[in-house]
Amino acid sequence: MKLSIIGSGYVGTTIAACFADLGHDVVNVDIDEDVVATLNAGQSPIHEPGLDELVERHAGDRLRATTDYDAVLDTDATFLALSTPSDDDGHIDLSVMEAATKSLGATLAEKDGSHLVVTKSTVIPTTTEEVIAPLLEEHSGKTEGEGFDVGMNPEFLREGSAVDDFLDPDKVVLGSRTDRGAETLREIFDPLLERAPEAALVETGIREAEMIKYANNAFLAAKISLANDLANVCKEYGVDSYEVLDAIGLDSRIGAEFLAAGVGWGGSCFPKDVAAIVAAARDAGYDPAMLEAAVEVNDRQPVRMLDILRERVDPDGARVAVLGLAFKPGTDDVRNSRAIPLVDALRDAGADVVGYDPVATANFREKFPDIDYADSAADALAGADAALVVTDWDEFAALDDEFDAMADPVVVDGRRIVTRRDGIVYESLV
Ligand SMILES: NC(=O)C1=CN([C@@H]2O[C@H](COP(=O)(O)OP(=O)(O)OC[C@H]3O[C@@H](n4cnc5c(N)ncnc54)[C@H](O)[C@@H]3O)[C@@H](O)[C@H]2O)C=CC1
Ligand SMILES: O=C(O)[C@H]1O[C@H](OP(=O)(O)OP(=O)(O)OC[C@H]2O[C@@H](n3ccc(=O)[nH]c3=O)[C@H](O)[C@@H]2O)[C@H](O)[C@@H](O)[C@@H]1O
Repeated sequence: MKLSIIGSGYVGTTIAACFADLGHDVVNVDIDEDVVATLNAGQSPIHEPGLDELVERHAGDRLRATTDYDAVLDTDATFLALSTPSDDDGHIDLSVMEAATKSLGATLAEKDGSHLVVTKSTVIPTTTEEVIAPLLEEHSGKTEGEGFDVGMNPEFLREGSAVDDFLDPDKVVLGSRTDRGAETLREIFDPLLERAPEAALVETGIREAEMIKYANNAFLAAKISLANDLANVCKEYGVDSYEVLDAIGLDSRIGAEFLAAGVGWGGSCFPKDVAAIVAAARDAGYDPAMLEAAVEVNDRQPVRMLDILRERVDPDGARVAVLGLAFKPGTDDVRNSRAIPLVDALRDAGADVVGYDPVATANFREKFPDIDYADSAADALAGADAALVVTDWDEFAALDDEFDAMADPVVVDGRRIVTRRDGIVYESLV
């Protein structure tokens, strides 16, 4: 089939390259000329394992990019893969989605025959039906269900394993409200379901599809917060939280994944999506107590980490190494990284901070241009009065002699990865 993808960021680029690999003809439409030029040169504008190979393989053939919305006219369906950030009070900010939807609507005015518009972005239930469809109607002059259909297909890929997650999903969720929309969606996803026969197919309504995405992220974030809450209790009683969490994970009703306790969840999605669904629930008159608690526990973990540090070292005037600046290993993304509240609090307390990350230093420097940065964990540790381990990069698990160069070998481990040994004062957050 012929597909157009509006937005070529993490999600748009990944799904475009993967759809091309599945045999579809794909065009990416993005307002960023650099992104478009990079894709057309056969390179991925974002760093994801396996994505460069797919883009290189299909660019100029089944995959191309343009800034011109008219490219949509020659396609059967369009995916909206645009950012949906939080505004200041946690609500979803739809301004980027709305701008792109207006451009798409104006373009579809020229389209002969029907078209399917699929929301790929994470949006609050009712957005596709009550914001996107009306905007498309207004700007195309067509009627939903006649001139075009709308659908919703949430995305569950993770940064760092985006291609594998998309091509080998646990489930594919297709939301629609017309038979024609449902059929076109199935046709688009048939090659994926053939390649990944284990994947469950969930065909549902549009607002259910929208909510499944939030429920998925909120559940995972809350699962980590519950693990952290339990781990904090374990610590009070001198109980090894990892032994406890590993054991409960063996119960198939609980499951072993997303039980890694520590300094908490960050990234571009969990914080914004939990905030958005909490804000939407409150707007509707419901207080989602469990989700609010999940956020509270998450916000507390960095504070607890500093409290543990303070029991050993006064941060005022101390040189503190922060190991790990990315929100998780395998990425240079620092959005909502747990290192951000930690570095803020350390600086407020008068500490002299030195940060190190294998790949995320440049992005972190944009937020904190005034702290020191080291080129290696060893350099960060040399002469430091304390070290905080914030991201679970493998290389931090291998640290050993490097701790001997610290002025005061106090290590507060926020991810339970440092190997305890004689000669260091080891404190685990959980
Ligand atoms: N990043 C992730 O791992 C995941 C993200 N999501 C959701 O997918 C959506 C997209 O997220 P990302 O790909 O991370 O966003 P992103 O910010 O990486 O990419 C958005 C792209 O849209 C382009 N754009 C902005 N305005 C435009 C317009 N008017 N017309 C055409 N292009 C325009 C930008 O230049 C940018 O390349 C969000 O709703 C997010 O919550 C869902 C699952 C995973
Ligand atoms: O909506 C999204 O954008 C995506 O959000 C997450 O993916 P991502 O943010 O890339 O990363 P995760 O691997 O889920 O990690 C999120 C955060 O949780 C933390 N985490 C994860 C697992 C765990 O056991 N403990 C824990 O603290 C990580 O360190 C990280 O800060 C979801 O896992 C994806 O399914 C979803 O599509």
